[in-house]
Amino acid sequence: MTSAQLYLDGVHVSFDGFHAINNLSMVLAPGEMRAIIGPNGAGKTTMMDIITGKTKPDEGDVYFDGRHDLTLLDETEIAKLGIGRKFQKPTVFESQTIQDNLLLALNVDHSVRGTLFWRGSRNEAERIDRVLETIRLTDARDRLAGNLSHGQKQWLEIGMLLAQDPKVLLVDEPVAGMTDVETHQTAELLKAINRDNKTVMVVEHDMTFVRELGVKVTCLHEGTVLAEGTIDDVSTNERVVEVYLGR
Ligand SMILES: Nc1ncnc2c1ncn2[C@@H]1O[C@H](COP(=O)(O)OP(=O)(O)OP(=O)(O)O)[C@@H](O)[C@H]1O
Repeated sequence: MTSAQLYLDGVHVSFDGFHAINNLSMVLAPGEMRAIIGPNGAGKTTMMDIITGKTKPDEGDVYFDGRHDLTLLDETEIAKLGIGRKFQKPTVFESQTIQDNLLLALNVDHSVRGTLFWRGSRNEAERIDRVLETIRLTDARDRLAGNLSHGQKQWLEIGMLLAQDPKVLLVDEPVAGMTDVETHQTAELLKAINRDNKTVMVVEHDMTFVRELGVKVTCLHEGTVLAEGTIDDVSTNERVVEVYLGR
């Protein structure tokens, strides 16, 4: 546990008697990227809700960096520890430029108005330049976010997470609705972020994308781990084929 970045052990959550998470245990090492797959209702979103403090487990251990008991912290405290989450739908500020979206993300404690009139310190400007480069939107920095394609909005939102320099990124279905080219570019983007020493947990149904990530895969089913291993191990696992892939 002490060497794990994220450590879940024997976690249970029920909603009105329904066991959404059922003895779930999983360990992510620092700097690891993990893909999470599984049928609808498997508990993928609920697991992210537990890690980010939105949902509290009824039982079980959830630790970050081997020493922070996440079950005792609220969502803001967990975000401040360095766990960032990207939801499925992009929620960028459409009427602001890409650069200002990143500035806003960098200064979450400032008011929107205060941030827009403030041009940022050199350090912060450099960080924004780096993020723009990573998400490949440097040339579009002065464009309004509302004019970006769906894929670019998703990248901008990933950039908004990166601006806060998290240790862990939780990413929910990033390529839903993307073109094949955008899907490929998103795999490249997440790999680059992971190479930059960030731990990444990505939930995704698109198996071509998951294969392209080339990382360990965990398949959830009925709130627990059904299979874990390489994409080849997991995608040929009889139970995984039965409950998920073969449908
Ligand atoms: N707040 C809630 N109240 C009641 N039931 C809930 C609540 N949140 C989740 N559930 C139930 O828990 C189960 C797990 O849901 P969850 O959204 O975590 O699954 P998922 O794997 O993310 O599915 P999907 O792939 O459809 O996003 C589902 O049966 C869902 O209906």
